[in-house]
Amino acid sequence: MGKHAPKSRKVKIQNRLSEVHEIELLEEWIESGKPESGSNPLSLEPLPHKAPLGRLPDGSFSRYAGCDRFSQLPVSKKTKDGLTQCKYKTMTDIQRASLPHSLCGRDILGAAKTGSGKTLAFVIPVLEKLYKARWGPEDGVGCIIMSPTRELAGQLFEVLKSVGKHHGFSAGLLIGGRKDVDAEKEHVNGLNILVCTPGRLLQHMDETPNFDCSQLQVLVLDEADRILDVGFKRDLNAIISQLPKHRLTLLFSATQTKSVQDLARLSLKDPEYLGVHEESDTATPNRLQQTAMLVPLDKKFDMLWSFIKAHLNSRILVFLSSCKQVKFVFETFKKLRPGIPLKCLHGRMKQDRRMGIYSQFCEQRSVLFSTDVASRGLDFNKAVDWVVQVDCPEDCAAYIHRVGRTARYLSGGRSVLFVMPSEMKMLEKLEEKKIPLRVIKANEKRIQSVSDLLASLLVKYPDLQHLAQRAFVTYLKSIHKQRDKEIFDVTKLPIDEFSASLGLPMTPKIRFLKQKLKGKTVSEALSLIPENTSNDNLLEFPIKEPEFPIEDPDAGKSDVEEVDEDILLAKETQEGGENINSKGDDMLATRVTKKKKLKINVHRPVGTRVVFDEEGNTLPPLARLAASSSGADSVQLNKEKVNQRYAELRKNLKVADKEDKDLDRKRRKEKRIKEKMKNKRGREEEEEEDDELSGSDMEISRGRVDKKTKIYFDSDNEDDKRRGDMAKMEGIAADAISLAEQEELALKLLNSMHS
Ligand SMILES: Nc1ncnc2c1ncn2[C@@H]1O[C@H](COP(=O)(O)OP(=O)(O)OP(=O)(O)O)[C@@H](O)[C@H]1O
Repeated sequence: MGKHAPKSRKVKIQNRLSEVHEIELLEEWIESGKPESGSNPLSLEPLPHKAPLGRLPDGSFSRYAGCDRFSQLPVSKKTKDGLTQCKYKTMTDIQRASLPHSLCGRDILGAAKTGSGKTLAFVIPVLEKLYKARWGPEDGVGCIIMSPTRELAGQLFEVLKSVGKHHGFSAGLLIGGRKDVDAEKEHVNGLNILVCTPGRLLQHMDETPNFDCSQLQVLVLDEADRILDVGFKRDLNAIISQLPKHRLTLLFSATQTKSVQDLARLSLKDPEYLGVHEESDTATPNRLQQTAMLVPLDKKFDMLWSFIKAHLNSRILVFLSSCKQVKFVFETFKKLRPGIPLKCLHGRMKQDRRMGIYSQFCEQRSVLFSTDVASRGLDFNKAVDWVVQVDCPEDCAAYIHRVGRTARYLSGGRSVLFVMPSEMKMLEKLEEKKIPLRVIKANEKRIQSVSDLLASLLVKYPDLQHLAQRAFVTYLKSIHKQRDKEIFDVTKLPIDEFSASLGLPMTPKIRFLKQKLKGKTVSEALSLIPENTSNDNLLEFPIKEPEFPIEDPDAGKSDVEEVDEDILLAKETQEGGENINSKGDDMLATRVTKKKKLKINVHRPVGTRVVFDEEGNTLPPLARLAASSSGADSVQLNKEKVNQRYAELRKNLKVADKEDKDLDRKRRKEKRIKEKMKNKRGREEEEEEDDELSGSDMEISRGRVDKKTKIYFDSDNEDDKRRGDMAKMEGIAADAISLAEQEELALKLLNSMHS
């Protein structure tokens, strides 16, 4: 890490000898004062500042457990020099608690509030472990530090470089999104410390010839709970399987995992759990002032705009739920010129730009719109004044990390969470987690509406309209995909109002919502729609094939239109549930989804009209006709002629039927191909949207959310099944001639006989 001038051989030998001496001394010092396993050194009195350090005149060593200054720790001069140059003198709580344990080689599970100095709590033991092992260039990879995001990895790398500048280790930053992977492959085998995202590390494990981590001494997971989360599961398991079990493992996070399973996966040996702020009244930094505001979905942009306009001299970090949301707000607000520089950060941006934006935001007052890619670990020079959560975080942990971008170390900060009426449960959950939130009311007089301005922008810039549509869909999708259904319920959202608030003239189609309702009965689907939902919010859903009544008085009536499987759900349903009153033709303009015509299948067995003779016996239609005709006109049917005619007609019918069936098969095939293409397009769009969501909060080159683990709605199967059912019914209907056809046939027959 440090650059040294060429040294003479003699100097080198002397240096080596003094290093060997220092290491021996450090090891004795560490051994002499090991803290009790399971103890928290924070409970010990700090050492007086002027107390002698290291080996004492009586041969014993000064106490290091409980001390509060870096200078009092048994660490190398090189590390101490690095710390001093970075102006680190006094330890933070997590550093005081964990360093005495980690320096003596114990695995650590460290939990402390955001901004409390966890980075140094693992950087120091990493340097010391390799130093004491006299690790050199020829020894290969001695330490891996993993981070869930590229920006955080970059930040950790900077800390490592500055604190470790006097050491001679080689270190490399291995993150996705960089073009120079081939150059990286050439050098990676010579690196001692890898700071990386899981995806890129695994890529090297898979692709770089002779890449070897079998001698690894230290493994660090920063934001450990995130890396152990399902999104990284496959990559992490593959990485762990290639690492030696005997090593020092350090896990840190503000929201630490205690899952035995997770710890077993990492083969942790009796780790020291150091949760230094567990006794604290709050789970968030004390200098952080947190507020929440009730903001309906369709008022969020008005509120955000007004907030920005009211804080033009601040550095504001705004969290939104998807890349498209971020892009939309950034692009539109930029055009509206609020009077403060605007920036955006999300997982689908090029890495160089991401890094550039990150450093620019550290430098000047501005507003940074971001996905959760910026929610964890980032330090932003301790200079964020406000964290604004426009979209609700997925859980309390996400909330803690987001607000933790402000009020870092000793500085103060403020945060505001926009909660929608349907998300009020979130406030209870945050309170349970010891997060002190003050619920405030917005000053109505100061709220400026932007919806109209957005609408005009969308007219002027068609690209923005497309972006608005995607933002709309990805936002709803992000809500739909949230795990906590107590808080996130997409059916409770004022969808049309939201669409209008984005400036959209019409509510875009929402395919996944349609799928959500697929297979539900009418009443189930209706129960999913909130009481106060306007008709305009009604969602399309596929009708279940009705059970046919024995007697259908309306069968064959001309007002029943041609078949289709989908039908628009309206509020009023007729008896039996299958006939939907399509009252709202006037709703068409604002429908969520394209309205399909109400149609029925003329081939379906629509019920048989039952006719009785004078004695109460049932009569087939032909017989009825014949009987009535005979009654009226005294015409006797010639049985032979009738049979002959019947046979002829049957033959003709068979031919016509075959032609019909062929035509129908062809039509069905075309429809299937069309649907397949539509589904494929839909899936591609969905995957893109998933990327937008997942890309929002983690490394995506290899460490992307494992798509295979996602549950997709099996729409093809559903459709196939329904089509199968339809085909079966149509088969039956084709064999049995309908009542109307029978009547027509009989009339023709009678006429032909008279003529
Ligand atoms: N002992 C110390 N003395 C002075 N400043 C410190 C000390 N330790 C850390 N800091 C500073 O505190 C800030 C926060 O540290 P760090 O980023 O390590 O926090 P963290 O606990 O990892 O936060 P997060 O949970 O958000 O990742 C940094 O700017 C860092 O330089």
